[in-house]
Amino acid sequence: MAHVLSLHVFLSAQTQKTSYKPSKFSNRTNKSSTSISTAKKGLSRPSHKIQKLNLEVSPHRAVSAVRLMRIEFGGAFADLLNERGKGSGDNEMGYVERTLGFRTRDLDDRDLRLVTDIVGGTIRWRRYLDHLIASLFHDESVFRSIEPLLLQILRIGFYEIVKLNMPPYAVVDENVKLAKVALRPGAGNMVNGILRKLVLVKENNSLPLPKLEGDDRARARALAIIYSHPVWMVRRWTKYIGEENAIRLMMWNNRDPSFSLRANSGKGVTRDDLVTQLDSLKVPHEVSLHLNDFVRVNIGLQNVIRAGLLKEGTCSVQDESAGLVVSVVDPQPGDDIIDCCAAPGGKTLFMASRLSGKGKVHAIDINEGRLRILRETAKVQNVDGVVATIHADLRTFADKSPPKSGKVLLDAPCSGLGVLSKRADLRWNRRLEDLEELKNLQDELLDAASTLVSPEGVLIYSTCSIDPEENEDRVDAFLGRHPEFRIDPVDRYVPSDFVTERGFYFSDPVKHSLDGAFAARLVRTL
Ligand SMILES: C[S@@+](CC[C@H](N)C(=O)[O-])C[C@H]1O[C@@H](n2cnc3c(N)ncnc32)[C@H](O)[C@@H]1O
Repeated sequence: MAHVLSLHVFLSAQTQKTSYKPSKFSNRTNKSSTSISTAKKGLSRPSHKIQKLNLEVSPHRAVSAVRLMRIEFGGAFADLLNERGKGSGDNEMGYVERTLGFRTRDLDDRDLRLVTDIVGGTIRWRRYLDHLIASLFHDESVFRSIEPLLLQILRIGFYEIVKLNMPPYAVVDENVKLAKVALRPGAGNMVNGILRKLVLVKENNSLPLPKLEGDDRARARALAIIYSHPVWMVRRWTKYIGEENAIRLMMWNNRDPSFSLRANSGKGVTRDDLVTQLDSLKVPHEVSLHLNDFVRVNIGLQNVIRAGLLKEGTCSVQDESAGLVVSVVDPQPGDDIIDCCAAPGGKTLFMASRLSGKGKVHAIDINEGRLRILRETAKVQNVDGVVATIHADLRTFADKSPPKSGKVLLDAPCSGLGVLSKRADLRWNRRLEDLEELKNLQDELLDAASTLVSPEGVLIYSTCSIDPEENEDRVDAFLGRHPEFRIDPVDRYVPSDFVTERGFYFSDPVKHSLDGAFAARLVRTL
């Protein structure tokens, strides 16, 4: 099997990112900008480039505004962990310079934390903030025609005043300054007028929010503004879990996310070792109640990154909900496991670490770039000896005299509706139509994965979605097409709190304070 699996089927990798070209936002000069040269001996910047340094604009606001532009128009992800993991204060300032025409002073730790909070929060609360902004303009058509950068500056100001409760007049002054320098004096005047109006309505407790009344549609529209989600999501959740639970879910999605770390046993690191390191870095943590290798971290992740614990492979960032999917697979030393949609490798690498150097995880994915990341991480985590990657479309791969395995994991592409608290921008990028396409793909991939399962072997179907149409319904449709499979309840593999009535694994964001995830064990009987 190893021979067949090591054949690489090359297909063109999917590239979805659009490129973001900073546009000119009119007037780029101002009195407070100073020309400096950054070309010092030994610095990596190659050219003697003259840059404008603006010491008046607050760096975190300039960086936040530009990052928001990149996320909304440039295809950048609001994956704050990645952004910051690159330790990229310098990169960020490069974007600021190219977009706004000046640099600010460098970001310190406090600035970096503020950028994370402001960018994540402004994205999550976008619909709510836009409703407030539009309501405070006399004429809504003015709101509709606001230039993109000015809108980001207004959103930042509104978020700081309404959600972060920052001192309002300082917020007004700072954002006015940014609008004047980055755009033009008139833009600053407009920011001044609108933000001052907001301060007044907030002080009078009269923020213009919609009333929760009327028929289902009207209530969904109001909830979508109040809790800042797309209307279609509100309607869907209200249908499946009721209005009260839908509100709880939206409140969860709007919270700052927490992260879990997995001690890399592949490198001989135990959870106790990791806990000792976190203690010495003064990062508050709690050990996981569900998984032996995991530790939860709510704040201080930046310290972990800066100390190099991820880079050197001591630990990885992995949500416990994903770790529990691996528990459902139940990897044992000596197993030959096929991971059908493996990249970037979160589950592959955890499974590999469970093999204790014996056996193999065959990691298939259609995206070569993501597979490369998987290979590099496997080396860092010292599990590359038990991981083999295969670049292929699973459907084509499975068509050609497929190898068989006793454990096949299909962690399918899905809507990601279970991870909206971590992926702040995802709610705005998903459309209802995407679900239909994804469901078809999930069915095709399930059919393909099933051909890789040996008799008595098990197929584990998982998603990071909380939507029944991507979860239970896909399993039911599959069982309808494949009577040779039956459900194997997961109660032997995960704590009972995560086991549904039908024997599936389900982590509920609100109930378990984890990302949402689903997994089913399906045993081949013939
Ligand atoms: C949910 S992600 C997998 C996450 C991964 N299991 C982990 O834990 O890090 C889904 C993956 O499916 C891959 N994929 C999508 N369509 C595919 C196909 N037809 N064949 C193989 N892989 C595919 C995507 O490239 C993506 O990496």
